[in-house]
Amino acid sequence: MSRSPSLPDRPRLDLDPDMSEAERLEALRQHFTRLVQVNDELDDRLDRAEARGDDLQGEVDELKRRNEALKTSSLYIATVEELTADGAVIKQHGNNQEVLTDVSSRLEDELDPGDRVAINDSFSVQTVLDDETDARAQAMEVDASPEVTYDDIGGIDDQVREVREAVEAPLVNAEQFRAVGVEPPSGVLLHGPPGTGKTMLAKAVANETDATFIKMAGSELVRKFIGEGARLVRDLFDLASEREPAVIFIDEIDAVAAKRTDSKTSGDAEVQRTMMQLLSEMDGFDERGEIRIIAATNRFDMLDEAILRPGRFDRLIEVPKPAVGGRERILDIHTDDMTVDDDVAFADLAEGLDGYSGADIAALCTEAGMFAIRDERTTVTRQDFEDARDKVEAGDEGAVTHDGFGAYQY
Ligand SMILES: Nc1ncnc2c1ncn2[C@@H]1O[C@H](COP(=O)(O)OP(=O)(O)OP(=O)(O)O)[C@@H](O)[C@H]1O
Repeated sequence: MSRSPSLPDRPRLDLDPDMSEAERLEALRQHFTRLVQVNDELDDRLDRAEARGDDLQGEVDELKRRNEALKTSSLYIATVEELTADGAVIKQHGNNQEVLTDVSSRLEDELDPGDRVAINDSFSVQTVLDDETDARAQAMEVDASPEVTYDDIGGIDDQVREVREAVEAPLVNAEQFRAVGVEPPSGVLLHGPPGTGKTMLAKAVANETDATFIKMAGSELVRKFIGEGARLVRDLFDLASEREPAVIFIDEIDAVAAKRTDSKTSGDAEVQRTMMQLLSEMDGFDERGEIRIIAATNRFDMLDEAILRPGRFDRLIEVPKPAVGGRERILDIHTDDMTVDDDVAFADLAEGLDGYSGADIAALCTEAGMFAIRDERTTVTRQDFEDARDKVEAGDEGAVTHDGFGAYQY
């Protein structure tokens, strides 16, 4: 920036006592003329300074506007790979594009290789993101020792057996599988209506095998920043490696693995990238140690066949709503800690609960208990169960998933 020239010297008036009147008058006139010149020059400078002030204010306004735009526009996620004298080498998540970008002096000291950053359309680093463990913690549920056991699950004994064979046996008898040369299934896909015990099953396997249970909802994987879904998938598998033996449970897998549609929105592309990352993690599964992967969906019909190929989710287990015997068992399980009157016959009750899922039956039992509590009784009666059933069935549609109520058709 050019420096402003120094101010003009203040004109001086030198009057000699020996001057004649005429000479004094002439000196005063010249002084006056210089004063007017200096004044004009200063006026001129003031005008220019004001114009420059206006220019600068314009620049400030423009920067403020751009700043606002940056704050409100979407940002992409990238990881800092290297810091060089020419700037930072960053790799954008999702498309893995590597870019060398300038780093503003504001962020220079904050940035380290490995940091996750948010970048704008011009790849300029806007902010350094929090530690990734935060993102992991938000998106994943990690339970070092879940408490659900196989005995807590009613009405789906065949499915429990199949899951044990496919998931538990390879974890417990890894050596034997290797010795015999049998490849255990890579991934198990549980499919069936909501509330039938799919999550319980995955938790019970983790419990029985002393494995860490790591749950991620498919909807979480697609709701994050662009590029974040694929990253979360990597994090998910990395975390499982750190914690092995581990059971990875991906709920609502249809959110990431739905059939391709014709629409080409960036959201779809993002979901595709997340699915590709998931598939590539599963394809590299052999090198992984004691990690088993279970996914679940209520929308089997929507799944992209790519995820069902051998080596991926190649063991499909349907988890249906319980039949009458199963419903009776689930009633037993969920009233285990309740004091139930002798007049309650679970076999009869179960007959009338056609179409109820395990979750519906659990809700029914709680509701029956609430009727007893409202009446200040300690024993739950047959009438309480009937009232509970009326309430559940008359209650908000959709809350009950049994036939004729929920929108779900399986
Ligand atoms: N087969 C079952 N036996 C006993 N309880 C069950 C059974 N199925 C569901 N429940 C009850 O319903 C609750 C929800 O079940 P769970 O989360 O396992 O269902 P889900 O099939 O994973 O459902 P969603 O598809 O909605 O995720 C359980 O915590 C349990 O109380």
